[in-house]
This record gives sequence, structure tokens and C-alpha cells, in this order.
Amino acid sequence: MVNQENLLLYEKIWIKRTLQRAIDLLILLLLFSLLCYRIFFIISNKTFTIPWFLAFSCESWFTYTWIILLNTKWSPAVTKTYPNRLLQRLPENELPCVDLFVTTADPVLEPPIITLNTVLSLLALDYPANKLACYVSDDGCSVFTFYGLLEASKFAKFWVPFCKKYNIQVRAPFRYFSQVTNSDDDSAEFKQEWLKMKDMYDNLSHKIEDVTRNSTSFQFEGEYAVFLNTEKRNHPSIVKVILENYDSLSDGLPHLIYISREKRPKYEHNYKAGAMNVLTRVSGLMTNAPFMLNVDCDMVVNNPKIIQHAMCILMDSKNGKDVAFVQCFQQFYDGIKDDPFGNQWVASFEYIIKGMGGLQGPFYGGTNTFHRRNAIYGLYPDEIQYGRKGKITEKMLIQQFGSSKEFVKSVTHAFEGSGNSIDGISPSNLLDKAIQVSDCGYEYGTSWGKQMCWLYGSISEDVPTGLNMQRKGWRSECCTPEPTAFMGCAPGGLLTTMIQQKRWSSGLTVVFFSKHSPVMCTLFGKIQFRAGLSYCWLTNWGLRSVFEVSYAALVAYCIITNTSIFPKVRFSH
Ligand SMILES: O=c1ccn([C@@H]2O[C@H](COP(=O)(O)OP(=O)(O)O[C@H]3O[C@H](CO)[C@@H](O)[C@H](O)[C@H]3O)[C@@H](O)[C@H]2O)c(=O)[nH]1
Ligand SMILES: [Mn+2]
Repeated sequence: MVNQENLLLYEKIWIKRTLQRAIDLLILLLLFSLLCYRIFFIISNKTFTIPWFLAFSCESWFTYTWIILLNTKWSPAVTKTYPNRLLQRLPENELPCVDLFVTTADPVLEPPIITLNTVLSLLALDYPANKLACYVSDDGCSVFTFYGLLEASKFAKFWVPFCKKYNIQVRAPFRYFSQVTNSDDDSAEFKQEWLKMKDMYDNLSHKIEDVTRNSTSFQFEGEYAVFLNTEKRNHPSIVKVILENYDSLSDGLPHLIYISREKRPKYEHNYKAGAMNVLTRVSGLMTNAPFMLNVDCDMVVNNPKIIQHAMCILMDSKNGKDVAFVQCFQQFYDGIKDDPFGNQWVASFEYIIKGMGGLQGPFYGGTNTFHRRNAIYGLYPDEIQYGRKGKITEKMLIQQFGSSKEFVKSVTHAFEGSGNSIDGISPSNLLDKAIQVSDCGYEYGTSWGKQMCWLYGSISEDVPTGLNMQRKGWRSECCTPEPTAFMGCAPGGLLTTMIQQKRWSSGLTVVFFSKHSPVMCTLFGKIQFRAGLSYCWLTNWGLRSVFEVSYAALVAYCIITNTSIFPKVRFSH
């Protein structure tokens, strides 16, 4: 019999693309021959005009881009995970805890009903409920988001058991009820419960719709009083425990905590990175799980077993030890026909992410990612194995992680791998400490956002955050289970697409020229050479436009002035 302990929890599958490689090399050859032609022409004709210089620079850039792209695409890999082996090896009560993070920022662009569907799909994950805690960060400080979550938590008491009982795959109610149910269960009992659930969900969404529509008549009483007179950019920290699994029941509901970090006009809030750091601290205090999953508010779970899949990678004793994060692809359910704006990122996933998966691992994409808490806290992979004890004093920890004694204690526990920071104390008893670490002055003078955790300085915070971990020698892995792990919504129109792409490209350009640029990380860190090149491709994405526009303009210029920058074809008779 095969020893269970020796079986791998996951395997890396290398994808063969021989034809693709041959075509790509041929294109590279053509690019080189064009450059040779330019050089030869300039030398032999001794003419050097501006259009020629421009053409030569653009073509050199295209060749460079093609080389780094070729390098990225050269050896793609995906992973295959074996959740059954994980469950055979670890009894349910020994599975690791996972903290779930959801970020939302604007109740108008990201309506509460979307956020709470994401939350419901997380609460219903196929994983022991006492191992999970869901934290929602609301940068919009919206009473309606909070109201929606409160109402959703009541609905969850029925929804989660329903999903688990009938093994429903799609556990975000709006997605589930918009599909034709092709459940195997034809029983009258199922049909009856289905109708009841649908009715309850319709009620829930109407309630939220009504409240948002008649916003002026909202009563700021009781639980809601703290939201009175708050402004989006000017309000104190609000932390509320919405659900609490007091008795630590594995078939109950996970903890659900609402956080709106303090915002003041004079303080930088650092967008999503700032929100993620607050989530990290509050969760560190309250549950301190060794792993964390982060999703955007519009990314719902599509595969309820996704945590098991990700844990196969992170818990694998052979290959998983140096994996800092596991990235699941972003896939979308609301694409427009033929995807004219490329919002589905099909080619990028197929070639770039899988390609990077074969190097040091995919880049951190900001959502659908499982993180190792210790890697986020800035440890090196070998420090996890051999321990960090003795090297670091409490004073140093306070300098790095801030002045909350309880939080620093939780960090020590995380480093020692001893889990829950303040054992036996339930989240609601830690509210004042959680509020303290959510205040905007907390990070002043510390390392948050500078050396560790989610890095500040670029609006595409995800890429440098991932790079900063890989720089220390960590790897990452793709996780590609069947069915797809998460599904989200993509921007629909041209304008929203352009705004999104402008944000990404400018954010990535900033990363290329920053302290955490892939060049620096390769030269002075542990980013492998080819992985560094693939990061160059990613962070040069915005710069490409300069050369592409110039080249296109050059052709127009040649037509107008009746000149040519290309070799002329001569026909001999
Ligand atoms: O001040 C902010 C701004 C944004 N967010 C949240 O961050 C997420 C992503 O922001 P969004 O404006 O929706 O950006 P997208 O372009 O849709 O997101 C992609 O690009 C971001 C980087 O630019 C990544 O962080 C995301 O994970 C990735 O999905 C959303 O959940 C927001 O609610 C905040 O919490 N606070
Ligand atoms: Mn978004």
C-alpha cells in the first residue's frame, strides 16, 4: 500500500507548446532581421533622419518586449491539487484556520447587494465554520453596506445549511437563482426549500433596495447610531461583530466582522492597500489564522471547495513550504459578446499567468488570493522552518508593527506558528483593541506599507506586494481547480475599461521605476532572472503605449509626406 504521508498534495503540470514556441521564435527572427536591415541601411547610405531613428527605436523596443514575452510564455505550468489526500491526512479539527477578507469602497459603484452576495458565498464555503472568519472592510463607511450585512447574516442562517445540505455549487444567491437549476435532487422537499430560499432572498434584496432608495428616511438608531454624521473621508473607526460562532461549532456559521477604518482628510488612506493592512491587523488580533484569502467585493466563490484546493498547495510538506501565496484566476460571468475590449483577459491568463506559473510563480493579482500570514509579515521562507526566535525583540516588533501590545503578541504567536493570539477570547471582547489598530495614526513610524504587508505608493498595490514577498525567496502558485474558483464582474463599457486600464498601466509604470522594481529585486533580491524578466514585461505594459502610438503616427507621417521607412519591394522583369 502506498504510504499516505508520501503522497503529494499537489503536482505541477507542465504544458507543452512546441508549435507555439516555433512560431514565436520565427517572429523574433523577423524582428531581428528588421533591426539588421536598419543598421545596414544607415551604415551603407550614411543617412540618419528622424523618422528612421524613431522607427529604429520603436522596433528595438518591440524586439525587447517580444523577448521578455517569449521568456514569460516559454515554460507554462498549472497545478493539480488533491483535496481528498489532504482530508485523509488531516482530521477536520486539524485543518488550518483561514481569515477571509472582502474589500468594498463605494456603495454606489459597488452596491451592497453585490458585497453581501460575496460574503454569503464565503460564509457557505465547504470548510469547518469554526476555522473561518470573514472580515469586510468598507472604505465607503456606508450604513447601507452595514445594514445589508446585518440582514444577510440573518439570511445566512438558512442559506448556509441549505447549500450544504443539497451540495449547491454556486453559493452566491443572486447567481444561484439566476441560473436554471439542474439539480439532481427532484424531491418535493428540495423544491419546497428552494422556493422558501428564493422567497427569502427576494425579500432580502427588496429590503436593501428600499433602504437605499429611501436613504433620507433611514433611522440612525441603535446599532446604526455610529454612522450618524460620518463622511466617507472623515469618520472614526467603526468595527462591529455581526456574527460570532461562540461555541466554535464546525457546522455553524463563521464569524463575520464589519470594519470601516478611520479616515481623516489630513491622512493618506492608501486606497485598497491601506484597507488590506487594517484587515490584516484586526484579523491578527481576533483570529490570527495562518492563512488569509482576499477577494474584491464583486468576486463570488464559484467552487465551494476552493480552500481545500489552496491548502493542498500551502500545506504540502515538500513543495508548499516556500509558497507565499496561491493565486486563483479572475474569471467573469458578465462578459459582453465577443469581448471587444478584452476584459476577460483570456490571453493573459492562458499565456502570462500560466507562463509565470512555470517560473517563480504568478504575480499577485489583488483578488482571489490565499496568503501565508507570515510571508505577508515579512518573514523569509527559511525563517519559517528554523524559527526567528532570539533574533527579534519586542521593542523591534513594536517599531515594525505598531504600538498595540496585543497585536504584537499576536504577531509573535503567528511567527511561532501557535495560532490564535488571545485564546478563548471571542472577537466581540476585542473591539476596543481592534478600533485602536484601525485608526489612521496607527501606522505612523512603523513598517506597514513600506517594507511589509500591502505596499503603498502605487495604485496597483498588488504587483509590488507580491514582488516584495518573492524578492525574499518565496514562490507562488496558480490554483486552477474545476469548476473555476471565483467568478466576478468585469467592466462593461469602453469608458470603464479605459479608466481601469489607465489605472493599472500607470500603477505598474510607477512600480517599474520604484524601489521595488523587478530590476532591483532581481539584482539585489531573490527574484530569479527569468521571473524578473516576466515582471519587466508586466510593469512595462504602460510604457509600451508610447512606442506603439509613435510607430502608428510614423506610418501616417510617411503617407502624408510620401516617404518610406520600410524596405521597398523591387520587381525585376
Ligand atoms: O480606496 C479603496 C479603493 C478600492 N478598494 C477595493 O479594492 C478592490 C479593487 O478595486 P477596484 O476599483 O474594483 O479595482 P479593479 O480594477 O476592479 O481591481 C483590480 O485591480 C486592483 C489593482 O488596481 C486590484 O487590487 C484588484 O484586486 C483587481 O481586481 C475593490 O474591492 C474595492 O472595493 C478599497 O477597499 N479601497
Ligand atoms: Mn473591481
